[in-house]
Amino acid sequence: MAYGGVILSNSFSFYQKRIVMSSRMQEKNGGASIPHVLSVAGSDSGAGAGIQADLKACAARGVYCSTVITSVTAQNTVGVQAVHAVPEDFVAQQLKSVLSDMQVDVVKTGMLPSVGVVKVLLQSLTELSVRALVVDPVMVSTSGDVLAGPSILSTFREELLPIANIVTPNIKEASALLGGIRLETVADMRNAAELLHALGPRNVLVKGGDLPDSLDAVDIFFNGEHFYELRSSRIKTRNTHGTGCTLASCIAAELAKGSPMLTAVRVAKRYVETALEYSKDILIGNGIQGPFDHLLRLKSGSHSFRRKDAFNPSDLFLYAVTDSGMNKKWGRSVVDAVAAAIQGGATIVQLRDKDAGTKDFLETAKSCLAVCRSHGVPLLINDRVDVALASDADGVHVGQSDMPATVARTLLGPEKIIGVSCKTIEQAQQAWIGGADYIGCGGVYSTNTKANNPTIGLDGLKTVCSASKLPVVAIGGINASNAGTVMEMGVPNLKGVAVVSALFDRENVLAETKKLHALLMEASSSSSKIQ
Ligand SMILES: Nc1ncnc2c1ncn2[C@@H]1O[C@H](COP(=O)(O)OP(=O)(O)O)[C@@H](O)[C@H]1O
Ligand SMILES: Cc1ncc(COP(=O)(O)O)c(N)n1
Ligand SMILES: [Mg+2]
Repeated sequence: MAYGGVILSNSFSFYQKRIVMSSRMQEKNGGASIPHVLSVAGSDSGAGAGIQADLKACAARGVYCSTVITSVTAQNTVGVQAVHAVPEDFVAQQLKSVLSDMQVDVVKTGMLPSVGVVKVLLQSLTELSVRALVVDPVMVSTSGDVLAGPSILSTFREELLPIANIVTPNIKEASALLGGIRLETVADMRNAAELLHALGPRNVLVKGGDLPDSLDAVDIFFNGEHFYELRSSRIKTRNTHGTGCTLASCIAAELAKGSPMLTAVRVAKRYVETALEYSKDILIGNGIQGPFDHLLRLKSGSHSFRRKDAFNPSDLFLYAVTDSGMNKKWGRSVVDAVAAAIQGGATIVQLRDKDAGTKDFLETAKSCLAVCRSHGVPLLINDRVDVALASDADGVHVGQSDMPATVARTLLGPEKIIGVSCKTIEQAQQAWIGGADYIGCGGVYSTNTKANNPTIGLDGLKTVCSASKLPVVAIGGINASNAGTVMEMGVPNLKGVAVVSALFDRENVLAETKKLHALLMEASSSSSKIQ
């Protein structure tokens, strides 16, 4: 058969296709090829299912995924609020753009909202050479919303299933494809798999995620000769939105890598089980069916976000540094003061207590951390790396006579934030080499909070900022009367101001923080206009 003909027919074997393709790739560009799945499916705004799940599943399996979007759904963990079908000729346009340029190994279909879209896809498939076609006959979301109506059933049965290498209906979809037969037991699933196979797909997987009264998650695989009852433990979780899309994409990804069909299905099922187990306690959205974590990274309770996500330099904008003496003087706890500062707009908090015993300091750190975490504001500990570690705070701020940044980095690991006080270009350079995330530069103005601390003034600040490879927060005697001047300079790398007395040596922390925040907003917008 000539390359480029109708190659999804049974006459052209899986392995023959592979050989033709790899030689063509070498002819074309001589470079390394990467397994490639094309997903033709609907978009899910909540990103649990559909195209978004397909992209994540392929990424997790190490396979490239291009996407042709058939429909845009307004969807979340509660359900599907609206569906907007992409015009058929635009689906055709997307197919043309991808297929005229890229070598696709496996096509995976999800939501195909109309007969017209199925026909457009069929037309492309006849002109295309791919290793396999994986059909996930998406019809009704788990929330019960219709994604493709019964009008597509006959086109599915008569035209799409006969050219599929595998079709992966859930129980409801298998029933619909078979004219509404009852499907309540594993025996019913076997029967359905056999009947569906008779429609032409080379392999059938009837998924039992929604099988009532089943302790295991049982799927039936049938290849025309043998039945396989694929079982995994049923994970107790609400986060099963998108399991079907993910399973089909993972099968497609494994096929694209060259796996035989049964292996691909087994790997995919194991992957879904692992991802559900990992994600069982994750909380995203308020509905009954949440998404899960394809990349196994978001586990709740663990704060080990990747380092590049841990620190955002814009968090330095309004940096509140506590002082226990001042808060005591005004008759409030440090935790209450921190809560008020955050409410007023503080974007990062540093807990600074030069006198407290270790036990008390740790307790305060833990209480402040709870407040900060609930508002998504990072908490740093002044000087005390041990307290930062013990409380699991977000990082430390160290001075020139404290632990060097490089030692703190070794102790705290790559995830935590480290700030260093610097007055000179050399110190700023050293902080950068030592693995710090930002520098605090000052004292800009003289202050009562630090005795014998020479000031560097606005010129000194400018000099260090211009040479620094790290973001800078200005510190020292900054208050409502001079913060505007500091920020309006618009010097490079200066991200914000750190304040102690201007917030905490005042009666009303909330009002003072609000005032300063408003002032900084105004100053930074006018400095960006000047630049
Ligand atoms: N709670 C669960 N624990 C383990 N596997 C599950 C669970 N729910 C679904 N699965 C598996 O996820 C895959 C998708 O199944 P299913 O939910 O039936 O499809 P769909 O999402 O299309 O309705 C199947 O392999 C199924 O066995
Ligand atoms: C765009 C789109 N495609 C597919 C599904 C099915 O996923 P599920 O059965 O997990 O709701 C969905 N809800 N949305
Ligand atoms: Mg499901």
